[in-house]
Amino acid sequence: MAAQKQGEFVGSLDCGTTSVRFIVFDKYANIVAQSQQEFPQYYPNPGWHEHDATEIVEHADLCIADAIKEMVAAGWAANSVKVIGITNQRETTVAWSRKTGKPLCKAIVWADSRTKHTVAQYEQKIEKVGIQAAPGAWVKGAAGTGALRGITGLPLSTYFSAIKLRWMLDNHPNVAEAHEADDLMFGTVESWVAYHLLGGPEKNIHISEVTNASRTLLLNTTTLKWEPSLLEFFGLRESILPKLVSSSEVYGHVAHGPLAGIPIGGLVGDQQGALVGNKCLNQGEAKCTYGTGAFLLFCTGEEIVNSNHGLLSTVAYQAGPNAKPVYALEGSIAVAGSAVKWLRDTMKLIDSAPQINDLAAQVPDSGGVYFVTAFGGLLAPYWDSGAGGLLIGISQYTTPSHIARATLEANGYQTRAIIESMKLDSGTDLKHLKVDGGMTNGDLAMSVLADVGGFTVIRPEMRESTALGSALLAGSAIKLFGWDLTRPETLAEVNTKGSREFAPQLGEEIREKRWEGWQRAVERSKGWDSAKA
Ligand SMILES: Nc1ncnc2c1ncn2[C@@H]1O[C@H](COP(=O)(O)OP(=O)(O)O)[C@@H](O)[C@H]1O
Ligand SMILES: O=P(O)(O)OC[C@H](O)CO
Repeated sequence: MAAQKQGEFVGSLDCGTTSVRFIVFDKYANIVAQSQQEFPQYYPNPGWHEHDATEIVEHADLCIADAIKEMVAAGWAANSVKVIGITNQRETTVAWSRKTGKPLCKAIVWADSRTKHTVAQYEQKIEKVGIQAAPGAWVKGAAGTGALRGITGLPLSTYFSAIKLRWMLDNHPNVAEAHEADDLMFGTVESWVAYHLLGGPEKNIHISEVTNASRTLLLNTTTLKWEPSLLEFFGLRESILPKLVSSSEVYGHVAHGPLAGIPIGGLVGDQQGALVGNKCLNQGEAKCTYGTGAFLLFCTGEEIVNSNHGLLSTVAYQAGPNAKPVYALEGSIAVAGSAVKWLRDTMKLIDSAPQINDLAAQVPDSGGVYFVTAFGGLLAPYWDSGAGGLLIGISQYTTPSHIARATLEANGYQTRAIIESMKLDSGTDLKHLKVDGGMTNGDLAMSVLADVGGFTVIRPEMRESTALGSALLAGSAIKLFGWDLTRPETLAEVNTKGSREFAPQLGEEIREKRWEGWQRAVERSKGWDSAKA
């Protein structure tokens, strides 16, 4: 056997909603090796979406082993990976036991909407009791909701982790008992995966990274500390919380498998990871990732911009324990690729996700059909947990092709709604949007997005931006290749292979008429499930 070449690479473990992948990058962001594994999704009741947290880490271990095998088969020495980063689906809530290191119940996934009643309960609490905006200063009603937004950047919603954790405590007696006995460890997915890779119950390393923590409703995004008044508000003990860490530092070393002994140097929520991977590091730069859901992040630099138009203020990244945090405005759409998956798995209109593009290409437009994909209510900028999924404008003329097209168009309309809000909040109009994620593999999906949204879509050739973001943060932590996130010029050679642009082709008048149709459809969808709204 020929001698193995010694390489210098960075690995990224991307724990998404539907799959886990491990990618090995070189210094230019060329992919050296990769492996991807889908893992089971559980939908036990309407609106429920769960993961088995153990399956997530099992699939992560498998992906790492497969990718490293591929790298070695390509002639590289096994120790060519110098550091790894982890990026992950955000908000998904895991509760596990300190004693056993095992999950105490299924993880509640970010898109799960079972907690509508918990949200209503805490809305009432803000109304009646109020929230402690500063020591001794209680504010109620709209001022209370405003204070919550001011501290966390978030509204009360089924989307965020504290609400999901509260539901677990109220509905799983074993979780409540562990809470009482100080045996409960709470974490979002990066916290759980890092705990596992860093040695599990033997080492007990319980950390949470700030971009992920900024999605819990428990982090003060200005101080980057857990907020005691919010712990009290949600009835949570401090002992369950992980230690907060930055997005780029050495947290420890991998404890098992082919990467044993390699440092973990980056942790970041996947959407913030994609922002970094797209090198949107300066104020005014934005990207949208179209995976299971779609997430548009607009970098606001070192300033927290509070939204008055339904967007979230979130931590974009913190390039080291002493670095100043960078913030973003975010518009989150719950359903994007998952509607394509629904057409494939449940409605059987297509055999594979890419086929939606072929089916939609058979018609020039949606034939007047609108699909408000409110499978579990609507997130930004509408924030209506009672909105109902709606297909409207159907007639004898409607074919599966029209429905496929309306599904792709729904992305464009929802993206435009977010961009309009961003314009109002930041005063910046986005004429170009960098995109990535599974849905952006379809060329027609991209043309439809540009036409409906009225902006130019820029799609990079190498669009594993989420994984690349965590790789950049990990590399930066040990200054691999001279990378340093605080000096963006050190990343100039990364992912420069080019991109494809999709400019809008549709006339302005038709676009505006259809936009008006979308807005009417959304109005009909809102508040549908009024009992739960
Ligand atoms: N060619 C395609 N056209 C449209 N949608 C696609 C295509 N390929 C994959 N998808 C959709 O993209 C989603 C997967 O994207 P991905 O970025 O891997 O998601 P996640 O990170 O949320 O798990 C799936 O929901 C799938 O339906
Ligand atoms: O797994 P994705 O790519 O759909 O991303 C999920 C988001 O992080 C949820 O907020």
